[in-house]
Amino acid sequence: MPSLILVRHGQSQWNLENRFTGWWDVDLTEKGEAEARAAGQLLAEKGLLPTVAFTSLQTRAIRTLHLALENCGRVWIPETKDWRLNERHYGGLTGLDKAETAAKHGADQVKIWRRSFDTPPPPLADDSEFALAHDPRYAGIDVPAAESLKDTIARVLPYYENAILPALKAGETVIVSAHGNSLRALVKHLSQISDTDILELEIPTGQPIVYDFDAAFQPGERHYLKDR
Ligand SMILES: O=C(O)[C@@H](CO)OP(=O)(O)O
Repeated sequence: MPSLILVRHGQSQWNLENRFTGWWDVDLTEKGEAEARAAGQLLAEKGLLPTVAFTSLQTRAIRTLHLALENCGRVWIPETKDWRLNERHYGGLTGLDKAETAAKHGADQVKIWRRSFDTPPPPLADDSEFALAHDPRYAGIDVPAAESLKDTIARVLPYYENAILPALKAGETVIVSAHGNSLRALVKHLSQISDTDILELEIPTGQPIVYDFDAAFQPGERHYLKDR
């Protein structure tokens, strides 16, 4: 039966610095690279070898995918990159220090911005140093000014239905290397988590999550590959 493997990228430079990241393109730290390699080694150890891969347009997820695939002998599988798997856009919070922002606006407000279902962060100004409208990778794409989790779901889910699910239906072992909130969007759907409960869901870096699908292509319980 087909399996879906979800991996959040390893620690990024701004995870380490505790800064709001979103669509800003930061690389992995050395620890993040090690986490990605370990994810690949775990796939090899458990004999769960991906046959097709999907990732975002962001370096940290792409490099996590590549390091993981190198470490399970699968660099050769087909891979598709799509902006719909990008991290949720952090709007005007992009680049700010999370602790300083909590000190300024209160921890409760920051939790709402970080984890609520439908409250987007404040929008990013067009002239911000973090604006991406002219980044060639987003040519032809309407880059959002900010996204809530609900907005993120609105682009992740159709991509899942139109690109990822067909691969699962074709019997592939699919790996998706993406981000904390684009994966929260997917897990919310696959594990049928309510709009309220999703507030508490955290996805750890570099830790493969697996869904095995049944004959009707319904996902089973999600589990961490390390626990299997
Ligand atoms: O900064 C971000 O883009 C995300 C993921 O690292 O952070 P958060 O945990 O606030 O969703």
